[in-house]
Amino acid sequence: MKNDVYIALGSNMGNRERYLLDAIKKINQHPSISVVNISSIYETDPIGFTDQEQFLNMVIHANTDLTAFQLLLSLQEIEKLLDRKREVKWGPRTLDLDILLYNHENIEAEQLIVPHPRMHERAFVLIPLYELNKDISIPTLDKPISTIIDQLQDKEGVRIWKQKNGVDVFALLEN
Ligand SMILES: Nc1ncnc2c1ncn2[C@@H]1O[C@H](COP(=O)(O)OP(=O)(O)OP(=O)(O)O)[C@@H](O)[C@H]1O
Ligand SMILES: Nc1nc2c(c(=O)[nH]1)N=C(CO)CN2
Repeated sequence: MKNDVYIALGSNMGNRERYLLDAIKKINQHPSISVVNISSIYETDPIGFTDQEQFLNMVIHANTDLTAFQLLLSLQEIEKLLDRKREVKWGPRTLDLDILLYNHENIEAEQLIVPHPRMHERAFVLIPLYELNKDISIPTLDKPISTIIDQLQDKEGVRIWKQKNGVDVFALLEN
């Protein structure tokens, strides 16, 4: 599968870990998407709309034969299957799936912007992304990811919650 993508996952309603793991399973079951690696799971203070429960956040690395737009539609289907309703902007959700990076492409369409336009200001995205790839370059940014993370105010709000065991990427997905 020829395209290299990073996807951010977040949940702050119901069984948060179950939603994240079910989402990864469903992503990997798609015939045109293959999950390559997953980060640890982090518990994070809510950003934006702050009067809501803590989030669990993580990032996955995948390969796909889908275009970025097809990938967005597939991820939205999975959000729907996992109880996602669109209500309050930046409010509570069972599952949020965002495309962070699609190869090194810059995409600016009405329904899809890649790199994700708010990723560079979100420690809950950059810290798990850095865990997966310390040398990753973000097309719209001229600084190394480590420098951007160092400068973020909200990084204390991101705490490791379940460390990835490092051996088997899919061990977390077995139950
Ligand atoms: N890179 C991207 N990944 C996912 N959705 C995107 C992206 N760029 C634009 N969108 C659009 O954003 C719309 C709103 O998404 P959503 O409701 O998940 O926003 P949000 O999660 O509340 O906010 P945020 O985008 O700040 O995380 C989607 O319908 C989608 O068309
Ligand atoms: N900590 C945290 N805060 C958020 C998150 C999220 O995933 N984690 N998602 C939001 C809407 O996309 C708004 N605020």
